[in-house]
Amino acid sequence: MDPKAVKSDLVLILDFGSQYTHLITRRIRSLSVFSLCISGTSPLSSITSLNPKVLILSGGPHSVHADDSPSFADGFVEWAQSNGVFVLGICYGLHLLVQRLGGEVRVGEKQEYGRMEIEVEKSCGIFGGKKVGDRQVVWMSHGDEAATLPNGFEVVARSQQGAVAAVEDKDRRFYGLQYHPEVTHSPEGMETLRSFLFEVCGVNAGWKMEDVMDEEIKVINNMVGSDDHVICALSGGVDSTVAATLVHRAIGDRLHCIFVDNGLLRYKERERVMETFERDLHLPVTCVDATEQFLSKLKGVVDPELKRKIIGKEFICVFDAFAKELENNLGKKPAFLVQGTLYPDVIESCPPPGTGRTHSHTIKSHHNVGGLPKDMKLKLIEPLKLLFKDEVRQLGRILTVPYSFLKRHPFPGPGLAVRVLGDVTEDNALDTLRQVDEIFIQSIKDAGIYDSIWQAFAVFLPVKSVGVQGDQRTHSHVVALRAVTSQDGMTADWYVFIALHCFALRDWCNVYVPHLSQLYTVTSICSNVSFKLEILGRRLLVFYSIDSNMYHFEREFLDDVVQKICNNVRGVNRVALDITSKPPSTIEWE
Ligand SMILES: Nc1ncnc2c1ncn2[C@@H]1O[C@H](COP(=O)(O)OP(=O)(O)OP(=O)(O)O)[C@@H](O)[C@H]1O
Repeated sequence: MDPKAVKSDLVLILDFGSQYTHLITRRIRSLSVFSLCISGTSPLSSITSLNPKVLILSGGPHSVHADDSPSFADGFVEWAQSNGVFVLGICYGLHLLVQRLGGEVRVGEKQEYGRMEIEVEKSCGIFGGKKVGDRQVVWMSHGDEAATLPNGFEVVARSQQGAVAAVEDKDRRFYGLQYHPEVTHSPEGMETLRSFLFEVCGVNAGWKMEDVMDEEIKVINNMVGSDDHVICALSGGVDSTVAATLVHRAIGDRLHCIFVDNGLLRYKERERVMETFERDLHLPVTCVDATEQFLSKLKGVVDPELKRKIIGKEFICVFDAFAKELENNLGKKPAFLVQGTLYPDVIESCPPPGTGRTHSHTIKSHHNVGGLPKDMKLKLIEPLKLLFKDEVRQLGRILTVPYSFLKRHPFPGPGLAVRVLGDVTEDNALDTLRQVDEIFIQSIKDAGIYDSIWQAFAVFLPVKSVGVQGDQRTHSHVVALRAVTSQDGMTADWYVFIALHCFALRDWCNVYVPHLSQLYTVTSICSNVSFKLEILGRRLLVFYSIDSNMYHFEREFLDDVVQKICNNVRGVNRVALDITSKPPSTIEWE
């Protein structure tokens, strides 16, 4: 999609590595305003070519005093001023703005982490109708602070500790917030963003999924010649299904989809997926049965990485053969390939400065199935590459993709191969797993809890245990059940860990909090468990977050599922429940 065709002003985020940057983009889009995010150190031409109305400089883990601290391109300030562009610096973004415009940033006497009260000192559009003296709770996370403001800047709010919390230079259209308005811990933060965008900047909203669809269809039609053919590999997952449905709307049956039965699909998955593609979506899909091809290559393989590589390679062979067959039938090579690349994939391939990851503009190519053959020479159509997952679901609803597809739990590209631990071809493992998985998932659906679970599945373990069934000794297989909750497989929920009572809160904070905040930094670098601190009344709360937590089933539900599995699935006499979070484990076992 061409960002310039969107019927909304653009708010461009310059990312300096804050863990909240994507959240700013999401929040702004939820106000029906189009927002994109690019690296904070992007050349000026990348910014000017997008013609944004507003620029937001994100926070980040750096200090402006460090030698290698990232900054925006030279000429940025002059360009923003001469083009009437509004600039808002958040946290590190504010420090950058202050420093580059001639003010002074120093290490704060009292560092501010967590909830903090701020007070309005001067009425300013950014706080809507708030009056001088009005207070609000916000979420702070900074060690440095703005000590001397550049000429023309005024303080509009201060924290309860006296630090600068919000600034403006109305004439030059520069604004800054020391706190994070984008996180829910700043309860009025969303209102502040809204006031800033609409009242201060006069932004024109118009980011609607219906328009995105129309615009995308236009772009595809302009891109694909009237006798060009396009191929798309469909997994039955949300992204490829929505992408294919959209392209089909644009070019009709010149789209050729392929769905591969690699022998690693779930119970009746091939039939169910094909039925939906054909009956509900009217998509032209070729189903290729490549079971033998995949399973023969997987025979005897137990190493999960090797399994993934083999599967990736076989997918490529199947896709390649499909393209050649189309060429023979059509008398013309397919020219394009549809991929369900999403915006987080694009952002991740352009990491923010200071993360240690190198910049790369490569977009994932069937990341879980191993990449497409280079000699296919297909041009990519990536109609979802500016959308987040929830926006793809929204688009899917407009395209009437069935709800069951849109809400489907994630399923890995290598399929059941990574849910059968060990050799997938031994002991009838795949069939056993399919039956167990079906009972588990169907029971979850019957209990009406499918949508409350991020991902649920069964795992086949390559061990046997002794049991007793019908007065007989058995020596049968063990299966494990796993169900996890998560926001999106990446973000985390916070859980209170310890609550320390402070006898003299002020002393406690002055003496201990700086040390603990260092602990926070170290811990978050060392593991996927993140810690944060919060002061509530006379207590210091230490929170921790984990990517995914186990779903807590009712006891009767589990009893029922275990009974159904052991009574109906031959060769299974023991069912284990995986209660580990991510981290320390991952969602899938392999
Ligand atoms: N059985 C399959 N047949 C054809 N293509 C497949 C199959 N499995 C995966 N793919 C292709 O590989 C891509 C990546 O697979 P993966 O399971 O990682 O999906 P994804 O990126 O989450 O997207 P989706 O939501 O479409 O599944 C899919 O989008 C699809 O194009």
